[in-house]
Amino acid sequence: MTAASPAPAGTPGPAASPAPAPGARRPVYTFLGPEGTFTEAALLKVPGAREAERVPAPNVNAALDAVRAGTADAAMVPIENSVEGGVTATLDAISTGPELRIVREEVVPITFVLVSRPGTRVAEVRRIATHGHAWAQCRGWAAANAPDAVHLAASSTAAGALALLEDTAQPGDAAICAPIVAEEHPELEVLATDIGDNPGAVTRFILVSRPGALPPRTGADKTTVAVPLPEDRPGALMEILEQFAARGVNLSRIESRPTGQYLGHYFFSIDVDGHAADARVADALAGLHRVSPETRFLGSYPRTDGTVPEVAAHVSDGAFAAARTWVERILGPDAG
Ligand SMILES: O=C(O)C(=O)Cc1ccccc1
Repeated sequence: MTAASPAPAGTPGPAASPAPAPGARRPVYTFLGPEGTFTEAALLKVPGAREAERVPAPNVNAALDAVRAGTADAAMVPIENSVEGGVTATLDAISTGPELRIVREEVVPITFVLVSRPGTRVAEVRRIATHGHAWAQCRGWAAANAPDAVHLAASSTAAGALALLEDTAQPGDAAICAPIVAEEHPELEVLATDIGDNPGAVTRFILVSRPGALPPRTGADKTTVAVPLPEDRPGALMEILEQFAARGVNLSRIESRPTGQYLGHYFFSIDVDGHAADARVADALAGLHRVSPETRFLGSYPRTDGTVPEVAAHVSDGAFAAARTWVERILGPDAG
């Protein structure tokens, strides 16, 4: 891993060209590190990422700031988990500050192992270092098998595991991480495998780059927005939701987050089925901008599951085009 130099202005983002042309600069991807995180596993699923320069970041903010500063072309970060829900560090960081765009998503199945320095027994474990989302998925197992253990927050699963190899580690320390970390570090002993409480748990990750050309519409797309709730307006949330409902746009995720400005000020982080190039989604985005002018468009990108939404005839692209033609005919050629 090397420190990345700023990407030249105007360099096509990784979304635009995952495989660089011969002789072209290799794209630089950063990710929530260190090596061995689930986020790195998500990044390695991106075509071309194995050949690209990959730079681990100590936390989500650092990864996103590297993209903003131009030292990385794109960042892979976790956004939501099927058990624990949204990764608030990511939801907040992409929704504020200089604008970023989601250009791709990856969904990774998650299995956890418990590791320690050799010679520790599970019942002797007193502290378990791991990422908060990993702890949330293993706390039932920990309560049953290591009842005296407390959670020690780590910036990532791999960071928690690698800290066991430092001089600061104490007897009774263990960590929850991905199996690959133990495979790469034989100095760590695996005390238990498959310790997640929810078989089938998955985490969704997003690849984020600077604003540029949108990934093309595939027909199976997702669009993400951050919508501040207009203040002191009864029914404001209903007005926001109406923009989608009236245009037959399905929501696949909605979470409220504090803006951080003052108590009681919220924005909604929302994923919808469809691409900004779909007439019904474009029309809903325009409606959102009217209702909440600080609405932030965070990207349209292909869905990993390839699910194509059913679109009712009255909200198809053709229906919107016909409606526009009808209105234009009413206004006539001289309408200002
Ligand atoms: O810490 C990691 O390995 C991550 O990539 C973040 C995370 C933590 C727990 C579940 C999924 C992703």
